[in-house]
Amino acid sequence: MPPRTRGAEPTVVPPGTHGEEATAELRFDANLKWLFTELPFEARFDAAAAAGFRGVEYSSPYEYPAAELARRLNDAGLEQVLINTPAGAPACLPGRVAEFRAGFSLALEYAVGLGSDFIHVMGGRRPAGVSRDRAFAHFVTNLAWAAEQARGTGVRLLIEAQNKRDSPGFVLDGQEHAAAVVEALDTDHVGIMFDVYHAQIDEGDLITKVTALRPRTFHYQVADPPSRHEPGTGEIGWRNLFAAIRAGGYDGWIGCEYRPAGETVAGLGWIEELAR
Ligand SMILES: O=C(O)[C@@H](O)C(=O)CO
Ligand SMILES: [Mg+2]
Repeated sequence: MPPRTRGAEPTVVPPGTHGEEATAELRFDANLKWLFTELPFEARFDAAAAAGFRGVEYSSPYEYPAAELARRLNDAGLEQVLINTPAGAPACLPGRVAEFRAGFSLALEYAVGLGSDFIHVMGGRRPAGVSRDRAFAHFVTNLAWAAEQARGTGVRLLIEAQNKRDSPGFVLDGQEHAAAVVEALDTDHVGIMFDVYHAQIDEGDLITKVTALRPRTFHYQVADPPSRHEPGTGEIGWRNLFAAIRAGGYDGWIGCEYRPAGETVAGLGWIEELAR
């Protein structure tokens, strides 16, 4: 992100925060699948660091040896925040348990090798002919197995609800549904990835949800609907939303998972403008 000159603190205290002190500085990481696409993937690490980011996330590290990615992270002085489980075998697919397990084991190997904070265990879309309940039951069973594998590794797991317009038939129905799954698992290393873009499209009521689900939220991702460009290009009231996240004392990362409207670095001004 651009140099951290502190801007004015937000003056609006959102409803539901009861005036708790909003002191935490929000930390943004660059999603290298979405940002810096002007450059080949290998060059995005240095570009992100040069733009001021200290952390990165990307869905798929699997095209590269973990040692090579670890070297790039280290050379650029970046932390790995998040990787996804391999796209081919999401957790909700009946009859693909062996594939899910192999994919998760590979993800865990990479996450440990990269020092990644999180693995996003992708829920996926229910295939035609598979009922909601069946897909959901598979998702929960696979996730519980994955949580057992991750225990003691220091890698935490995330689940994400995706909007039904972009991802029809997605196995999770929204943020509260994701929270209920996390609660039922009753473990401290599985949490919500609250993707603000998806939540706004299907649900709205963002400040209330961010505030209520704060204890179960390990990570946020941001993009502005309808275009999925930078915050400030669409319909969300970002100053108040960021103030609500800050007011809850959140000290984790916020992933920039958006498609830049123009050149990536030229579009980063929203951080100072809306989040400081
Ligand atoms: O929101 C998204 O699209 C991502 O976070 C993702 O992981 C894609 O499955
Ligand atoms: Mg997301």
